[in-house]
Amino acid sequence: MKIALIAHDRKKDDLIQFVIAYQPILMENSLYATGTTGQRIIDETGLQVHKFRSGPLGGDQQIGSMIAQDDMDMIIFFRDPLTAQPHEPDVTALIRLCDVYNIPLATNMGTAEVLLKGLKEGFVDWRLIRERRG
Ligand SMILES: O=C(CO)COP(=O)(O)O
Repeated sequence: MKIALIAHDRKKDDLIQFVIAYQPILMENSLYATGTTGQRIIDETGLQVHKFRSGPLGGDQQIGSMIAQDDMDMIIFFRDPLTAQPHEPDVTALIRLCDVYNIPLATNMGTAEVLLKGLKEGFVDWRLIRERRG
């Protein structure tokens, strides 16, 4: 499965803790991230992560592009709901595309735990067996 990990600045510490806690599940999958988030995951966990551009420089849109190509299976995006983001339209667009393509999306740690436990139990296996859209 392809999983994207994204966190706004004030949520990055939480995401790192989350990634450490769920490393056994995450390491069995292909990980993608926006630039700064990805670098922190690499530095602090040693996991392999494909890094896109930083979020404000287009990283959210690059991940959105993968969703639109049916090439991304899950998004874990620890949003900061209390801080205005210069690239808020990109954030909204990414979340919207998850809804367009029915991609499992967690925007906080509580939901992210449920998603990864569900992934381990096979609840997301439909992503592997579905017909690829052209
Ligand atoms: O801004 C972000 C998501 O909207 C995250 O980007 P960075 O991981 O580059 O900080």
